[in-house]
Amino acid sequence: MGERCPLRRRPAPAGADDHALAAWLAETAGHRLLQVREEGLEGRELKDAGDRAAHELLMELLAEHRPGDAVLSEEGKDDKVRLERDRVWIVDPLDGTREFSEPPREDWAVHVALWQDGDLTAGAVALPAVGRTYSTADAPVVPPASAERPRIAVSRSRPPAFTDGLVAALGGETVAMGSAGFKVISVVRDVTDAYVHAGGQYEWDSAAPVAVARAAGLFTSRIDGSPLRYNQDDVYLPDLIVCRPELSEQILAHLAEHGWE
Ligand SMILES: Nc1ncnc2c1ncn2[C@@H]1O[C@H](COP(=O)(O)O)[C@@H](OP(=O)(O)O)[C@H]1O
Ligand SMILES: [Mg+2]
Repeated sequence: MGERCPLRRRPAPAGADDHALAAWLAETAGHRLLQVREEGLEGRELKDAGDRAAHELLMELLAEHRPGDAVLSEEGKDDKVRLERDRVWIVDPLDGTREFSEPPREDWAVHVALWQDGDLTAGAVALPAVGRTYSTADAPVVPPASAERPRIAVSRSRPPAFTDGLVAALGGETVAMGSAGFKVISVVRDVTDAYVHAGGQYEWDSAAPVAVARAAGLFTSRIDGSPLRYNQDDVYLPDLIVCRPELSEQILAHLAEHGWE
């Protein structure tokens, strides 16, 4: 399962493989974000300080530990050299920026994923305010569902309109929260059973969470059932489904019939 965040920043694990490095990077940036949250800033200033501090730290650490690799970050310029590389780190230094700026909310995350030769191969999602990091270094085990009715995680600030119909069809309930990573990990943690999103998102919002979800044995796809593809020229990746495998058929069938616009 996830690792407890230590109180003090831990040094890079010696000779770390990509999985362990992803976990350490996400945890380390999360530690930095907890410090930024203590600096007395509010609102826009806090959001900007968090985005910037986590991005700069991740860029510095990736340049130190994986100097030959390309990086795609939400907060950086998109260097298209990544399209010619076989190793690309896809990072969202602070996912759920809005919730980060509303302490003591816990629903924000740091995402670090590695794309290699066509697909995601490693990933980590740190939930700094919860004190846990979930990663492919130590694939999480999803507990059996603790609820009888499926719980569907949706965006707190922009829940897609189609989710009411989907939830009614499943006989379930919606659970609103911030951050794409926090919502994906809510499925891993058995806080919810599915996360369904459409209407807008980018590769960095889902890459690391999807890598962890796949390692945990969850179902992941685009909302039309097609595969999620990363390190594309256009990094807009507007929709996804992450769910317990036993729910995927019903969710996809409902959406195919009723649409998601
Ligand atoms: N319609 C949309 N268009 C673009 N990005 C979206 C979006 N809906 C959600 N996102 C992004 O997905 C992440 C989770 O959103 P939400 O909390 O609403 O579920 C946020 O990332 P950031 O916080 O990294 O910007 C948010 O910007
Ligand atoms: Mg994001």
